[in-house]
Amino acid sequence: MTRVTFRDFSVALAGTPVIGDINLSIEPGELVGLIGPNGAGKTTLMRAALGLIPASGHCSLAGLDDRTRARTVAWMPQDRSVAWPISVEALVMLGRMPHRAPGQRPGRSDLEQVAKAIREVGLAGFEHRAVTRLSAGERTRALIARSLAQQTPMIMADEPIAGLDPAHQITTMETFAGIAASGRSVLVSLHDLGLAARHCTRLILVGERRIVADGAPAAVLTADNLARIFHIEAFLQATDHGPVFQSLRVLGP
Ligand SMILES: Nc1ncnc2c1ncn2[C@@H]1O[C@H](COP(=O)(O)OP(=O)(O)OP(=O)(O)O)[C@@H](O)[C@H]1O
Repeated sequence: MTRVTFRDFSVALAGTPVIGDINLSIEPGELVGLIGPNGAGKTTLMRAALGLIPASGHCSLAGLDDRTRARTVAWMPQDRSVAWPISVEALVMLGRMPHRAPGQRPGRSDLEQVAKAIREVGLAGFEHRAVTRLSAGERTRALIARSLAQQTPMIMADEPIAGLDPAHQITTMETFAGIAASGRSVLVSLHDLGLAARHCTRLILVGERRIVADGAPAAVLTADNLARIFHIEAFLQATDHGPVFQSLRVLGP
């Protein structure tokens, strides 16, 4: 299993510092929610962690060669566009590529993993449908399935539940929680603080070009952090049904 470490990690875009001073590790078994307002640097941090954009300092993923990285971490970017009208099954099968030699045909275990991932995202029956003929939410679920089929020690997903209906948001978070419970790790950026509080084992709050808070959801979603970083007042309470979060109002300057 894989522990991901960051040491003095900083990213600048077009010469402007976006996020810096990152010193943390993500451990096997964690479902980590990366939260913060629009433009806080969540996407930038994840892309830099994967070595897709330059950064200074150390991240244990960034130096891996492409094949090793693809066997270590499944990456689901925020951009959901798929250029070619390939089938759902073919798209999800792309997640199995890092596990086969170049030119090798998919084996039984590849087919099983693909079928399982398609079932997990509720797309059974859509296997032969062109991805370009799916709804936006269905396409998102097909891309989640590709990440699941990759069967990596870690999944990193940029707003994977954005645009999903409530049932599929919950099942996706439950799937990620199950992956974490099995000793793998998941890092997801998300704006739904209620689902973040409910399902994530840990939240990392970014703002002010740095990590503002890192810990258990209740310790991160404090009234002070919500006011300072998100400019909102919210209600958060532990209940018999788990934590319940509701944004209440925007705070003035
Ligand atoms: N190619 C680029 N060149 C310069 N600045 C950029 C570039 N891409 C993004 N930025 C800026 O970097 C900052 C961080 O952007 P990023 O996409 O990482 O934010 P985010 O937290 O993922 O936001 P969101 O919640 O809106 O997805 C923003 O201020 C954005 O305007």
